[in-house]
Amino acid sequence: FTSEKMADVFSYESSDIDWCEDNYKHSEHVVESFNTMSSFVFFIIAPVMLYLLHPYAKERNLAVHLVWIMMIFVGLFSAYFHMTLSFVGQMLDELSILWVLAVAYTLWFPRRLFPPFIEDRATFSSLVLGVTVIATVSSFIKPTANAYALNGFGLHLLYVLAVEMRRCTDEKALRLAKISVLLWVLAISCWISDRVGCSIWQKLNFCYLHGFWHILIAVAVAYGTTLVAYLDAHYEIPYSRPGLQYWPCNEWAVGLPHIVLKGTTKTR
Ligand SMILES: CCCCCCCC/C=C\CCCCCCCC(=O)N[C@@H](CO)[C@H](O)/C=C/CCCCCCCCCCCCC
Ligand SMILES: [Ca+2]
Ligand SMILES: [Zn+2]
Repeated sequence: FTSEKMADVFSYESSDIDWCEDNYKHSEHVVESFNTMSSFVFFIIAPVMLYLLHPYAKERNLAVHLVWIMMIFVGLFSAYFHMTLSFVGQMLDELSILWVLAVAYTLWFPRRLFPPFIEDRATFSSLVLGVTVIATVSSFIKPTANAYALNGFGLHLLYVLAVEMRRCTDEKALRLAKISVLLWVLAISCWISDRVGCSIWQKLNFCYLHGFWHILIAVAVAYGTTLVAYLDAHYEIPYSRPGLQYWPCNEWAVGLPHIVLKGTTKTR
């Protein structure tokens, strides 16, 4: 009996969620092929970001790399989820996002905005860990609500960013923030539209919005992590004199943003 149940959660379409894209259009083994393929964008961006953030990570804390290493798993689980639409795929996809968010919070949440009863980052990290463990356990109670809860955490992140940017006068950082938020707005519009407007998209014969969300959110997170890392470098390692540049075209500020450290050594 239990082993039957075990097999169930792995089986194709055992998840309650089914995205707008037509199922089994190109293969009987892949439920949603465009959604599966577009999940691989995380594999392309993650190694580039690990490389671009390395000088900052080395100076600040190598744990920074956890974010983009875990994003590789987000991509992997996302591809598995859209390939099978299985319950296990859904949970792996959602829980991996939850844990990346948790790591991002512990690393980068601005000290200034810690709740009053918290004195240092270590205590703050335990608080985030506690909340994340509770969220992980609760995610099994009503799995259909998980994705919305995650977007709620995403909104809180945006709120924190807005509070941070209000006292920022650095033109380059402000520009980066505007582009990140714009990308996020585009991404979330695709996600919501795929969820609630599917009948319209089916009439238009265009059911690929969730796949576009994958691509847009991956780029938004690349911009967002660079911005947050840049602000964090100002507060936590000011002697490194952080600057922002774009690769491949710095003059026009086009491409992937990254941090350059103009003065690296602590002593001196
Ligand atoms: C202020 C920026 C700080 C940077 C830290 C960012 C940490 C982001 C962590 C994870 C985001 C990855 C989201 C990828 C999802 C791809 C998989 C997917 O499509 N899953 C869906 C099912 O297929 C699932 O329904 C998705 C649920 C929604 C997840 C919402 C995540 C919120 C992300 C917030 C990103 C902020 C970007 C900030 C730019 C200003
Ligand atoms: Ca579908
Ligand atoms: Zn997805």
